[in-house]
Amino acid sequence: MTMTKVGVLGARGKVGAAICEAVRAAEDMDLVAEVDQGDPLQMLTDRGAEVVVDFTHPDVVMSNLEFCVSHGIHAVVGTTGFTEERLGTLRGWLESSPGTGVLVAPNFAIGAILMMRFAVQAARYFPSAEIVELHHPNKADAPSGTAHRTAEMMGAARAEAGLGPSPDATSTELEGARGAEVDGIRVHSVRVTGLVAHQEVLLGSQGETLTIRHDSLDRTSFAPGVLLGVRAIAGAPGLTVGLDSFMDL
Ligand SMILES: NC(=O)C1=CN([C@@H]2O[C@H](COP(=O)(O)OP(=O)(O)OC[C@H]3O[C@@H](n4cnc5c(N)ncnc54)[C@H](OP(=O)(O)O)[C@@H]3O)[C@@H](O)[C@H]2O)C=CC1
Ligand SMILES: O=C(O)C1=N[C@H](C(=O)O)C[C@H](O)C1
Repeated sequence: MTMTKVGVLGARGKVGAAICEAVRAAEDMDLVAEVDQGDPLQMLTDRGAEVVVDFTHPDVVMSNLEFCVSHGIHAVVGTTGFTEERLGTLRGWLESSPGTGVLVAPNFAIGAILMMRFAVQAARYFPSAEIVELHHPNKADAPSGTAHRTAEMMGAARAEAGLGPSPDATSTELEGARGAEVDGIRVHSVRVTGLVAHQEVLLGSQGETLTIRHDSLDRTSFAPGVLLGVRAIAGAPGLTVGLDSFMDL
């Protein structure tokens, strides 16, 4: 069996630790480098990492990826904060490193990917649509990368179907009471101790509502998707956004 040499960035973090455990348990992978804050990225090249998994912080992920791509190391990225501008920069780096693949996915939980897919399928049929994402209070960003991406994809589906803005007669409000707007969809971010990662997509039409909810109850929920990405990325040069590209949906 061919063994893939894997390095994990953010190895001592909440998700990184779960990924290290999953890579250690995978029969076809060797965990060669566990890198965290303060460790040199050189550990990845010194130890021959072929694929790097990044669960660090939006402020550092781009410099990590610049290092990986410039050294021809494939990357599977869970860290959030990817704007179109960042994706463009990444595409530019990848053009100078043909054969190298990077997967950026806002959520690696299989159920979350399906939740997003179902939400996009449903979006065209409901005049009202809002998203509530609920997370642990140590989360660095709001809204979550998952909610942001869901809203973008639902907004595109609504526009394609010719739907206008969600009906909303609110005229006076406290700032923030109606959440943030992403591509016409209101997104509400909740931070509560005890939660892990959860999202509800609420859709409404005359006389009916549809609620699509996903719950990550444990960070091991991200591991199977990450391992799938690690196995697929060497065969997918360039930039891939979303794990669904590697799933038979
Ligand atoms: N796509 C997905 O499925 C998921 C994505 N995420 C995202 O992953 C990211 C990490 O989440 P989480 O594990 O909860 O966060 P944590 O803060 O628990 O973990 C991040 C880890 O990265 C370390 N770190 C910071 N800077 C560097 C660096 N330059 N090099 C290496 N390590 C570094 C941190 O160290 P220190 O604490 O000392 O700063 C910490 O140990 C977030 O962006 C989150 O939104 C989370 C869950 C699922
Ligand atoms: O920070 C987290 O915890 C999570 N981050 C990702 C996001 O922002 O969407 C994925 C998941 O929601 C957990």
